[in-house]
Amino acid sequence: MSKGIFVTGTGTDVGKTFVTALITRKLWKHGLNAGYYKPVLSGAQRKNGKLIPGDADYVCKISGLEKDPNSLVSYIYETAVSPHLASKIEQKPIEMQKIISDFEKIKEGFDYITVEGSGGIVCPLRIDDQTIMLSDVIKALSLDVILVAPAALGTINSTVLTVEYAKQNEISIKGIIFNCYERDNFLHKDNKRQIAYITGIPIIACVDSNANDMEIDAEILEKLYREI
Ligand SMILES: Nc1ncnc2c1ncn2[C@@H]1O[C@H](COP(=O)(O)OP(=O)(O)OP(=O)(O)O)[C@@H](O)[C@H]1O
Ligand SMILES: C[C@H](N)[C@H](N)CCCCCC(=O)O
Ligand SMILES: [Mg+2]
Repeated sequence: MSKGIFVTGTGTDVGKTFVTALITRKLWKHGLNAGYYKPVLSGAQRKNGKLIPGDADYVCKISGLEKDPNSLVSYIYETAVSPHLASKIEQKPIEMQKIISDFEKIKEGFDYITVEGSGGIVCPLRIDDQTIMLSDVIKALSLDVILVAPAALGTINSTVLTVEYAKQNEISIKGIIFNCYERDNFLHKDNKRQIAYITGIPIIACVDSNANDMEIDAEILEKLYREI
């Protein structure tokens, strides 16, 4: 049976793709046949008339995953707005059943799969009589979560709110990864300490700006994929 983890963030552009690529590569180095899946991607660039699934493309390049990036994304929209709005504008509604069946199919080919959300945990995929929030997807795919948070000022509020929302929705966050972490920055160091204290969730890694590797304890990494 394949296992996986859902990578969410405190919001959009916080480095989910950047960090997921490093995690996926780490897992490969650890001897796992690791894959990637992104249910919904909005804000895709168009090249020669075709939409490019940028996040999947990036993860494949960095991790060495040899797959057609298009096969790793269920819904791609050009409009760079929330998926609920992009899907409305482009008249391609998001169906939970398609996400579930694509995920089941894709994960069959891997030992372990990293799944990247869009935006943060409350990102809406559709708002109507069949409303889907990103948290519903996490639950439907039965995945535990890694939360990517910026190390910078403002992160205490957004990280704690995300953790509280996850708790309320019975979603288990296995660890927090701090992105763009400056090791000598007193504020970043304090944010790390206080967030771990307030939430009770471990900060499992800190990723430097422009990092091409992620320091993560082998024991933590193993625990992550063994426990799931
Ligand atoms: N540690 C880092 N060092 C340098 N650049 C970074 C780092 N993390 C993220 N970035 C850059 O910041 C931008 C946003 O990051 P990224 O695309 O990973 O965000 P995201 O959370 O995946 O966004 P989305 O919600 O659109 O999926 C990208 O240009 C990315 O290359
Ligand atoms: C276009 C962007 N880069 C992301 N793909 C989508 C972000 C959705 C955010 C929704 C919200 O929280 O307001
Ligand atoms: Mg991304």
